[in-house]
Amino acid sequence: MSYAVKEIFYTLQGEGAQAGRAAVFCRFAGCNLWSGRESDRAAAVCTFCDTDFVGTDGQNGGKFAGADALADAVAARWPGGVAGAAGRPYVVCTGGEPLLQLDDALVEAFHARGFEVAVETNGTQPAPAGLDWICVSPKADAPLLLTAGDELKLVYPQPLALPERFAGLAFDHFFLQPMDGPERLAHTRAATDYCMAHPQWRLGVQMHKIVGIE
Ligand SMILES: C[S@@+](CC[C@H](N)C(=O)[O-])C[C@H]1O[C@@H](n2cnc3c(N)ncnc32)[C@H](O)[C@@H]1O
Ligand SMILES: Nc1nc2[nH]cc(C(=O)O)c2c(=O)[nH]1
Ligand code: SF4
Ligand SMILES: [Mg+2]
Repeated sequence: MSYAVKEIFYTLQGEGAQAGRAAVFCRFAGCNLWSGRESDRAAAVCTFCDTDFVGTDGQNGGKFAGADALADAVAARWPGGVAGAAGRPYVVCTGGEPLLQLDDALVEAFHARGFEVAVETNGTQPAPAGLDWICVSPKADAPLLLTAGDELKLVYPQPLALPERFAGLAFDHFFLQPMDGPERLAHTRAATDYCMAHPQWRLGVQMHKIVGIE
């Protein structure tokens, strides 16, 4: 299997329960809920995306012929290399929608290099076995297939995806992440109020945007 990757970069996880942890991000190209073209945004299933996932032209991006080639490119971003690393190497597979491409062979290739493997997904696709961390971020107009995982991270507000709809699912952590855009401050206030009224939920701000990293 070959893989189309927009970009690979080393940063800190900025979101959710693992926020602050060093990680290599592997951003796969393409998504099933939006073409990525601005002209299509208003008519897309997911309309609020903050990410460019089109093509393979980002930093360290490209088309990778197989799992070993991609896992090597990811391992090359870990500072000092993955062999004997202090601090468990961590790869976050995102996109676009990573579960359109991430398969058993790639999870195995990451594990063989010592990585813990995380995924950021919209939850509409089945996940390969063996993932170490599954973050599902449901979208109002998309069918939710993945109803269990490590964290559920709901972008808030989505009037047709109220938190109540997801509160009973089998996740260990429940986050509301304020929707970024021109109304970010109002969304942050609303998410704060919701979490204070419903303590099952935690507020998750996008830390990387505050500290100014990727
Ligand atoms: C770009 S998506 C890629 C992974 C996957 N397609 C998904 O939607 O979960 C990564 C994360 O950013 C969140 N996100 C996207 N646009 C956002 C925005 N405008 N404000 C806050 N979070 C956003 C998504 O919900 C998801 O949790
Ligand atoms: N630092 C950082 N943390 C992130 N967590 C989830 C991200 C994503 O785009 O999937 C993201 C991202 O783009 N950057
Ligand atoms: S599902 Fe994820 S990658 Fe796709 S458009 Fe929505 S936020 Fe962006
Ligand atoms: Mg992002």
